[in-house]
Amino acid sequence: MPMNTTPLARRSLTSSWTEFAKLADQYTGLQGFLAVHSFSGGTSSGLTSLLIEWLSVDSDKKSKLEFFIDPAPQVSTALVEPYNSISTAYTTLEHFDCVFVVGNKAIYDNCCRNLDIECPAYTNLKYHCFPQIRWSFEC
Ligand SMILES: Nc1nc2c(ncn2[C@@H]2O[C@H](COP(=O)(O)OP(=O)(O)OP(=O)(O)O)[C@@H](O)[C@H]2O)c(=O)[nH]1
Repeated sequence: MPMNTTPLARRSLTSSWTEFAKLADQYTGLQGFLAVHSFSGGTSSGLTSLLIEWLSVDSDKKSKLEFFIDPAPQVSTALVEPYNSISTAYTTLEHFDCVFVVGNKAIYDNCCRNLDIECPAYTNLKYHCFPQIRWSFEC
């Protein structure tokens, strides 16, 4: 674990990791892992980076696929999003085998232009991006 994590973060992440590893151990034919997260939120970028580093040490041979939400100014919530994205990019590119980008700007524009939704909310964006992730695995 990185030196700069606080004792509280260390304790709670270690216990989550233990539960996660126990669950993964129960499957005999486990093929790999799928991470769906935002690239730019503090928790979603930092926590994913940390977990994928642990996962690479623990399950190096299993496939690791990533779907990440690329931030867009239209629906961003924090100024630090570009900074978080750059930090996460280094870790995720190193550890994931295959990365799929879900562009918030593209989904937002699609909602405005093609579906006539004046000011798309997260529910509208979710409705358009999660079925695509699911379908890409069902095909
Ligand atoms: N498409 C889509 N994007 C989302 C949704 N929720 C959040 N986002 C985007 O994800 C990015 C980060 O969102 P946050 O909710 O702040 O992520 P977080 O990991 O909880 O961040 P912290 O609160 O800093 O820990 C922003 O660019 C949001 O626009 C969603 O439901 N759908």
